[in-house]
Amino acid sequence: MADDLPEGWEKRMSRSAGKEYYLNQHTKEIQWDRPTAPAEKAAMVQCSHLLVKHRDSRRPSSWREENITRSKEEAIKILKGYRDQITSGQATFEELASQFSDCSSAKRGGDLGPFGRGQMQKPFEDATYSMKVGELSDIVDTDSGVHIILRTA
Ligand SMILES: O=C(N[C@H](Cc1nc2ccccc2[nH]1)C(=O)O)c1cc2ccccc2s1
Repeated sequence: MADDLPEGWEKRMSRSAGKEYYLNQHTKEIQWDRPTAPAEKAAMVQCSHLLVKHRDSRRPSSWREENITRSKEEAIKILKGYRDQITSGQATFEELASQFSDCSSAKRGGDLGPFGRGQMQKPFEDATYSMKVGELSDIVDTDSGVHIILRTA
């Protein structure tokens, strides 16, 4: 049918503007102009992270600690301390992630390698895609625990 959109696009209606717009289903980006080509796929990103788990984490156990009982509030306080050490230059992200991250990626200085959309938990993915390369995130909350993220590519 002539109304067909190229692959990967979805037509939406903007109530505030009262007109149609188009959503790229891969990158979640939107545009007013009707697309004439298939939607570009999400770019890959790369980051390192430092995860501090707590007793309400999906899996309250890690290579560091078999049974993690700290509260989420305590985990946030600990993570803020690490973030302050990094921003003040007292320690590097890699040093602290290697020693203290409750993720098995600690062995790689927190590096998770390249990933695309749909691979990591949504709050983590959205935070990483919203950052510039070299940027250090604030505290990001997922079912695994609380994280700080360093975008590396
Ligand atoms: O999910 C992982 N590890 C979990 C903790 C965790 N939960 C996460 C949620 C989002 C991003 C990274 C995360 N790491 C665990 O060890 O309990 C991953 C470990 C590694 C190691 C190397 C590369 C990717 C990954 S993803």
